[in-house]
Amino acid sequence: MLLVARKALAAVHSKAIRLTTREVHYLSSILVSPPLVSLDLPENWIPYSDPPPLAAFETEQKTVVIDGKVIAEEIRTKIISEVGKMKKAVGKVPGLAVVLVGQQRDSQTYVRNKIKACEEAGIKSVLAELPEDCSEGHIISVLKEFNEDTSIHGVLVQLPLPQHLDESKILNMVRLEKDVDGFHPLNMGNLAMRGREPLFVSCTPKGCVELLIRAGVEIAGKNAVVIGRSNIVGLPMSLLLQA
Ligand SMILES: Nc1nc2c(c(=O)[nH]1)N[C@@H](CN(C=O)c1ccc(C(=O)N[C@@H](CCC(=O)O)C(=O)O)cc1)CN2
Repeated sequence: MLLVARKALAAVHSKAIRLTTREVHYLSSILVSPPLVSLDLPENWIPYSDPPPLAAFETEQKTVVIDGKVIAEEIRTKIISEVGKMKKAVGKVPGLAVVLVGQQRDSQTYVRNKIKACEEAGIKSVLAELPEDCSEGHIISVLKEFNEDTSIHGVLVQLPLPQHLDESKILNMVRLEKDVDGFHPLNMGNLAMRGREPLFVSCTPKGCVELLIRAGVEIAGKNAVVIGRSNIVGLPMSLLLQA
């Protein structure tokens, strides 16, 4: 992700901004990229405050390497605290279900990291590991269960899927309100349309925008080059940069 962010940063800004530690801390205390609509959180649950004004950081222009690890740590700390507050306030924690089909090493690693991140944040996670040769019907029945489970708020199907499976058909089965990857056509479509807001946006491009904003990069009005046009990164990245 750091590499993608670096590429994006280099592309949108020939010179970037060096922030003081105080400014970085100020920017990092909250999630600053555009908010996503909350789902079934009670009215008294206010996860984040207003984003900080960026104008204050636009004067000094120098090249800077964004430290994604530091920012990620700060966001994780904030999430741990928010989940803790939620548990105390309403006795519930968010729940994520992950569907992993087959034995691809990379996918196993990504999924393991997602589950570990959930554990560290106090988020419930459930992993459905299905065999490489499983049928579409089997995956769909697992997804239907997760769609109905009220303790599960987010469902993701780790990609790529084995070739014999129809990826679009399977991704369409994830309930819109639980589509944390933002791969459902309605979430993608709403991202592409002016004046509409998707419930979720694919995490890698969303993370890149978060890093850019936290680094004080004013995205509006800049020219950007996005290399690649995958549904997971390139396409949503280009749409987010136009927003
Ligand atoms: N259901 C999903 N499947 C897949 C996704 C996804 O977002 N949802 N993305 C990839 C796999 N993946 C996460 O699951 C993932 C892979 C790589 C990166 C990334 O940022 N890579 C950086 C390098 C990061 C580093 O090593 O420091 C890069 O390529 O520059 C993010 C997410 C496919 N499947």
